[in-house]
Amino acid sequence: MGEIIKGKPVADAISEVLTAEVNDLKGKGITPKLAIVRVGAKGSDIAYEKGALKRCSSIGIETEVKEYPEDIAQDAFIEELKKINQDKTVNGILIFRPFPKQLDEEVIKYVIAAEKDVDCFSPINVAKLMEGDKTGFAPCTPTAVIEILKHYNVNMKGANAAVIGRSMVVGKPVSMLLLNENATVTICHSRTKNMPEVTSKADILVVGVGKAKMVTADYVKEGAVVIDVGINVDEQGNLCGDVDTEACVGKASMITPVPAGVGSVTTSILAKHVVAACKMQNNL
Ligand SMILES: NC(=O)C1=CN([C@@H]2O[C@H](COP(=O)(O)OP(=O)(O)OC[C@H]3O[C@@H](n4cnc5c(N)ncnc54)[C@H](OP(=O)(O)O)[C@@H]3O)[C@@H](O)[C@H]2O)C=CC1
Ligand SMILES: Nc1nc(=O)c2c([nH]1)NC[C@@H]1CN(c3ccc(C(=O)N[C@@H](CCC(=O)O)C(=O)O)cc3)C=[N+]21
Repeated sequence: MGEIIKGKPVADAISEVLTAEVNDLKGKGITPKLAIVRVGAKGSDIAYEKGALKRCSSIGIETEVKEYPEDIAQDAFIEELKKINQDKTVNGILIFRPFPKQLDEEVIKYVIAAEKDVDCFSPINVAKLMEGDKTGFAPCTPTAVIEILKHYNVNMKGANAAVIGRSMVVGKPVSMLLLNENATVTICHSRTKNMPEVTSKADILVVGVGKAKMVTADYVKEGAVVIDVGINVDEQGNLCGDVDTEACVGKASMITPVPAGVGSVTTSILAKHVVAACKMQNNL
């Protein structure tokens, strides 16, 4: 029987270090601050926002939510974003995506200041991720996956890793981070043939597809480590992942649950990035 590996111990360990760091900064008269930029009021944005606000406040990071109407014009939105870029009290900016259709992500991603871009929206940070340049910010959720693997002492070097999903939020960046850790990475997506055959060769399986309980035991190698990034709502209205946890826990050696898995670590990585941005901006 595999072990259910929870996110909370990982999140708590990160938070403890950050709380001490923020106290130090406050002693120097510096308080890190995160600005959250939300257009409209989508349920999944609000869920992330609530978790982020709670996490930041417990660590001592200041927050400000910038909420804009669902129908804000692109020019007006860009003006607002430029103001936040210039606001010296703000160290980190998180912008919820995807946007409503009148806002063009391909234009706006060039506006956010790279040094405040704590969730890898700017092409500068995307490039740094590709290059393995650690001065940039990788996106929070993929970074949370790596932190969980490290926390539970999972060997990535030389391991066969399979990732299901290739979005810029989860699949592609987590694949790059696994590669940076010297794993041999296979990326699966909607056109992949015989997916269970591919994924059942992996020592580490990371799943971010957005399809409730899609991954069943036949996708999983005996003894593999399974990281479930999905956040879905099932027929009963409960949160569930992209992996059928009950069906896979017998075959995996370790498996993350949903809720209380990757999602709970994401917010502490966000906080970590805000503190790092604050230190860099203060030349510390
Ligand atoms: N824990 C957290 O903090 C976070 C969790 N999430 C969750 O992660 C999941 C993925 O999110 P995101 O990446 O944004 O989703 P997207 O919808 O942007 O991407 C889904 C990816 O999965 C692939 N895919 C879809 N269906 C299949 C299928 N049947 N077989 C194989 N591949 C498939 C798609 O392939 P193709 O490219 O070919 O279309 C695509 O690459 C969601 O459940 C989301 O809620 C997201 C962000 C944060
Ligand atoms: N730029 C950007 N980056 C994102 O990562 C991003 C985004 N935009 N837009 C919205 C989606 C959705 N998303 C969620 C994250 C956590 C919970 C969540 O429920 N978190 C709980 C824990 C859930 C659990 O325990 O697994 C919490 O933080 O307390 C929900 C949704 C991130 N997203």
